[in-house]
Amino acid sequence: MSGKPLLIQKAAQLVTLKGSSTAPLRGKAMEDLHIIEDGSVWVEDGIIRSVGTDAQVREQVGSRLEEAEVVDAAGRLVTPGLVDPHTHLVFAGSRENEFEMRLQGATYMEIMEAGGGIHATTSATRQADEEQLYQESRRRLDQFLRHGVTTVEAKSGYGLSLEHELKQLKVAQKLNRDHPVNVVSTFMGAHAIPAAYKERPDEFVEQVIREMIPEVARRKLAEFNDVFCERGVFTPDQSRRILEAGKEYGLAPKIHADEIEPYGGAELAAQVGAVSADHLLKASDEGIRAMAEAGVVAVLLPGTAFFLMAEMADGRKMVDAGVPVALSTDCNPGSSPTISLPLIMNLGCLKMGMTPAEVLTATTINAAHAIRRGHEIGSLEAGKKADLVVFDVPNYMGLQYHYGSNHTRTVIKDGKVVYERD
Ligand SMILES: N=CN[C@@H](CCC(=O)O)C(=O)O
Ligand SMILES: [Zn+2]
Repeated sequence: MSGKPLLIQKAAQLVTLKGSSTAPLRGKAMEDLHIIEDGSVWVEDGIIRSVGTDAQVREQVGSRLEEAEVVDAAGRLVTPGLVDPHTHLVFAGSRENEFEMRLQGATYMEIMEAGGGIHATTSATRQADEEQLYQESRRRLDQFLRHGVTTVEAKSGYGLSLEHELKQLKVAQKLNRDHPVNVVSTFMGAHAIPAAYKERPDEFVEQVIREMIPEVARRKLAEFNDVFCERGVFTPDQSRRILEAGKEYGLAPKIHADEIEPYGGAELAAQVGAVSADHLLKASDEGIRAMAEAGVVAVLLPGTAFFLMAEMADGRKMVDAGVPVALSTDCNPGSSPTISLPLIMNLGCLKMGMTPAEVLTATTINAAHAIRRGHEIGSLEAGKKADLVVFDVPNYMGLQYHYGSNHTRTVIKDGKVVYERD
């Protein structure tokens, strides 16, 4: 890549999160944003070359400034591009009807057990061809970008057969190639037991292990392997087998854990060395301790608890227990139909007791570590990808204080301005 260098200048606050590339931040360190006031970033070939005060960076680049494109942050907040580490981006259709049913008293699991929920989206996704899936998902990705997100993780799991899981993963791969937002793929064939296997779930587990995982790995269509470990879906024992099988094929484990009831998911995450355990509304104290010890990132999804009208995961407790915490939309058509990571941050503060600094760490560097990208994104340091956002607020607290708004003004991806609000 070549082209003009880029200078982002005059940030009232430049949130660098310096020094966090090798491991996610925990405890008190989650509040240390390493802010530079009156900050600038110098970018060449899509990579950050220099970070400092306006005066420092200008002095370093000298006359090269004349050839540069300039983004004037003019007294605004500049942060690393936001990272969403848990989405179900690629799916067809929507489930407004279930939302109405839940408001009338039906539960998420009742709807799923009656053939709706994940099964409904699986039918719609199986019926959709690649082009339709691509277009529907691309529109969502555009929205992510407009909210300051420069990387998303995307799970399969609405195919539930080799053919349709591959279709979803191919769409995610194509989006990653075509769209400015990077898409990191996770295989989630174990998202639900398909209706046809209801009475013989172990046969489906074998299919995931023997057919799907090897083929997904052979085609290099995913980096992670995820399981919905929950009563009525996959047991801890089945989940362990699936995650261990993935490891043999180079797919790093992730897990949907302890969402509806305590089920040993957090403990299992620690035992299998999962990169992240996600949801955790009902995680046990023992499980939280085990995750802290094993360094498993807790990916918390306050939008899901909000939308399911459930009690939030205890983000405050997890941060204080030394678990590295990340936040995510969980964007999906059933339990969290939102693309707004800024809203998720608001909920992290207002409903999980996290501070404005912690939620920013949780959606940048810790989110990057939750998808094994901490070495290249999530903080503003020389050598990292130039993924940045200019927000229309003067300081990091403003993002949470003026809640419910999208403050994104300019998004820079790989050193290029890819979105600018009119
Ligand atoms: N809990 C399991 N999977 C998704 C929801 C999927 C759906 O309802 O379509 C989640 O993470 O919330
Ligand atoms: Zn999910």
